[in-house]
Amino acid sequence: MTAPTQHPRTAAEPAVLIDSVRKTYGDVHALDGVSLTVHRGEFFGVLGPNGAGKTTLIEIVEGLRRADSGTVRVLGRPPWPRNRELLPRIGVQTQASAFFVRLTAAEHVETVAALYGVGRARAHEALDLVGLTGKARTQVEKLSGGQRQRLAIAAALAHRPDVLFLDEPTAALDPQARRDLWGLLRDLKGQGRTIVCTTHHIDEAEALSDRVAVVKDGTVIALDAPAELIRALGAPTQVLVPTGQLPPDAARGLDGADQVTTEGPYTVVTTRAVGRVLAAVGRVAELQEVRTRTATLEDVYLALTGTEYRT
Ligand SMILES: Nc1ncnc2c1ncn2[C@@H]1O[C@H](COP(=O)(O)OP(=O)(O)OP(=O)(O)O)[C@@H](O)[C@H]1O
Repeated sequence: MTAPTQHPRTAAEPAVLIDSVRKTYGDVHALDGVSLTVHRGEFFGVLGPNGAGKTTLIEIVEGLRRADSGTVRVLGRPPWPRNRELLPRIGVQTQASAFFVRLTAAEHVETVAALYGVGRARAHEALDLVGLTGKARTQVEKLSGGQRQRLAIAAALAHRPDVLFLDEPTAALDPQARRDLWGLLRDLKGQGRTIVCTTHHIDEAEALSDRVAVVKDGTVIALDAPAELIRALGAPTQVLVPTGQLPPDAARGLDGADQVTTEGPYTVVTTRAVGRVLAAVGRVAELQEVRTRTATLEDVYLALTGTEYRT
């Protein structure tokens, strides 16, 4: 499949621009002044606890809901009221409930593609891209969960949109199927597509996103590259050494050790001076048996939201 068509008039426009967007449902402030920009070609992750406002935000951007106030532009155009010029340029991953389950995989994508005025050849190209050509003649209801997720992406892609919106694309997939789908999503980004992805899998957001926004109580509480968010957290590093080589009492005397605990067969040294600790550990232990553990985006997420993350 070829890269999305660049439209010269709007090539410099950000993919998505959201400025001071508010939305209430009765007394509930679902969005309380959200502003963010998604750049062209970016993989943008949207994280947040249940009820944070993610779906409301994405549906406003997709043109499915109207904001109470604020400005939204997608590829330079307002998505509301339903913008017919914009529709062919965005792709929305449908949920399983929107499948034509009695059709074959190929017929499903052909049907969705036809709604966009796109022919069979492109539908089959999209099936091929997601690795489902071998299942083209299989009825949708006989596909596995992972195959259905890929089918949903194929249906969203057949008309070659510039911007792709994904909602929990790897929900309920086994680890191998998730990794396979990550590969596909990286390929799509590599072709220049902009991808906006809500997910409850923080490892996924960390692995795939150029930047992530963390939404809580209707506001964006953090927005940056995962590595920057992790750096800003300033979390210590943990150095794990086999207890036989470094007993806890000896570890407490190490230069740079802030805290010492044990975890299974390991002595765990928590430090903000990892270089000094590793140098000291290297004098008493075999370094190839030593592991280090740094903060992840999940640590950042938990620190920011103060919630246990539930999938
Ligand atoms: N149609 C609606 N009518 C009334 N309240 C709504 C409606 N849709 C969402 N809400 C409320 O708005 C807030 C934000 O909901 P939203 O679905 O946008 O959150 P979310 O971050 O997508 O949550 P989840 O992760 O659970 O999908 C919640 O308090 C929710 O109960």
